[in-house]
Amino acid sequence: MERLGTRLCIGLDPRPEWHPAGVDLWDHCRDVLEACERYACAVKPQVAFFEAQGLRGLEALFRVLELARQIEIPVIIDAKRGDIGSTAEAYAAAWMRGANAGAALTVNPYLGRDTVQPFVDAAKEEGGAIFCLVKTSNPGAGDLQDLSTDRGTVSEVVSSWTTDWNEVGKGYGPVGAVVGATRPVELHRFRQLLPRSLLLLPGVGAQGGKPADLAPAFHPGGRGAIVSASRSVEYASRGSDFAIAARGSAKELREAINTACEVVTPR
Ligand SMILES: O=c1ccn([C@@H]2O[C@H](COP(=O)(O)O)[C@@H](O)[C@H]2O)c(=O)[nH]1
Repeated sequence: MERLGTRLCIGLDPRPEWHPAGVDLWDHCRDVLEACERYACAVKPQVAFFEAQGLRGLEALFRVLELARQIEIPVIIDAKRGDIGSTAEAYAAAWMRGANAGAALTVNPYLGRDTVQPFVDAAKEEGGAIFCLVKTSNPGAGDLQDLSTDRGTVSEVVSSWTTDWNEVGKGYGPVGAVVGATRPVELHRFRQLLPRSLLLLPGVGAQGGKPADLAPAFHPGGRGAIVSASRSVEYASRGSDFAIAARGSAKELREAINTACEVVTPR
């Protein structure tokens, strides 16, 4: 974020049916990532879109991880894993330890606090991070996440776990939080509830979130939040100019986010 002056994360959600003829999953991801790398502080492949293509898709995902390593861009693996503890350990082994580890993994905490612990342990042991779903960007997020409990709403309870996992200390801890960019009025509250968490904000562009509304998610100096955009960058064009269009969209978004959090965009 500091080196490139950007808080933008490029999402890779490849849909081969939107590609120009002859451009496969890997070609598309590679060209988009290479075109946008200087405007992005992270890349977020959504595992579902790779899994949907079977072995070919998984191979493309592993190549994305390898390319990201080469060009030194941190990978947030968006797999939203969550299961009973022993299975969560296997998910953590798959995505946070060893050859296919990213810099961070998204985790679904809604099976309970114990099920997140293996991911927290892996993050602390491996020097990685997780982003725990706190308040998601989808229209029905409040069905469960806004329910009241004797300790606040469900999403506020998850926020308090997240803050506990980060413990007391300086700087950001290894447990970040996903808060939808589609919910600007709630950002200030979550920023306060999650003082040591990096916030990952998906939902800009295709889901209607606007960079100009995201200032409350940031700490002074434009710190503490990453804005993720997938379709609006990767498919800024569905024609053969897709990489150039993706670069243009990433550049514009970087600037709009920097303007919102009052940071000067490097030339
Ligand atoms: O609350 C959430 C959590 C994750 N996502 C993921 O982010 C991208 C959004 O894609 P766009 O094309 O920019 O809308 C996608 O991979 C989701 O699974 C989210 O949207 N909201």
